[in-house]
Amino acid sequence: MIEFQAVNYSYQLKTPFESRALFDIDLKVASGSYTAIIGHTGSGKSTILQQLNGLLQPTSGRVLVDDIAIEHDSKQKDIKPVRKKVGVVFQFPESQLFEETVLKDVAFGPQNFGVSLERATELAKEKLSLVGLPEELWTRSPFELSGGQMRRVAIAGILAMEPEVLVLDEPTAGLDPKARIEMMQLFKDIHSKAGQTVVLVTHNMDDVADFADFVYLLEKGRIIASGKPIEVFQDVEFLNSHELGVPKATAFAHKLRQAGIAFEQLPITRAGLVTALKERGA
Ligand SMILES: Nc1ncnc2c1ncn2[C@@H]1O[C@H](COP(=O)(O)OP(=O)(O)OP(=O)(O)O)[C@@H](O)[C@H]1O
Repeated sequence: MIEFQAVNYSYQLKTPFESRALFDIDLKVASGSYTAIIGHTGSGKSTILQQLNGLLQPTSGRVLVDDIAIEHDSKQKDIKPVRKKVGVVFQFPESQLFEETVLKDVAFGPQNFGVSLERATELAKEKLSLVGLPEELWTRSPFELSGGQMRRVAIAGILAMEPEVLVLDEPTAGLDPKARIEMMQLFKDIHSKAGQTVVLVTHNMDDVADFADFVYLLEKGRIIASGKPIEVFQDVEFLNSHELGVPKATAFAHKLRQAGIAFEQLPITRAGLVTALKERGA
């Protein structure tokens, strides 16, 4: 569905401030997958994310979104359909709320893509229910809501555009632990029940282990590892040497292994750890 083919990207190209952010990125987001992208600050995650929906165009190489190719010289009018296909929830999306009421805010996006007011309102109601925002809040100003509720409104606004791919940039940043768990559960439900393709940009290895089915590890603009989380997280030394770390369950099992307890495969989730220990009769 989305494919990066040898994508390079430089900011401020051909100026004295030119800086290369991506180096020969090959990446795929399969339809129906839950793909994670991890990396430190400055590794290029935001740059990739903005290429996923055509906000930035590759300096060289190309991004394919279904049959639409985005290259350095692609025209804006050819890229526009990509914005509808790939919905991006940027960090702290609540900062972009602006309408008088919650309902109007969520209905704004689809109308912008030519959907009638009536249908856009219908979609807004559907998505506000989906994100679990109580109906009595729909006619309030979004600015009267709590931070967590505002974020749900912003996410409903992206979902109302019915994107084929939902891209989430650190979606739980700044939330308290309870709201964090609820938010991750929401994306899990949208993915598993509605078959929504999800791309999660995160620093959190536990979220990758718990939710993603494929992961790309980024360092200084290059992909240094990729695969299924259960495979990628086996190489604890490699991940530690790149200061990326591993899920808590994996770190714990790795310590046990160093203490002489054999694991055929290191578990990556708490449930996996419990199963592995039970199997050993621990
Ligand atoms: N507008 C810009 N102009 C010049 N260089 C930039 C610009 N935006 C990002 N960069 C540089 O590109 C590289 C990749 O940055 P990017 O923001 O994509 O990383 P990131 O992994 O998303 O970081 P973070 O986790 O902080 O969001 C960094 O070296 C950064 O300094």
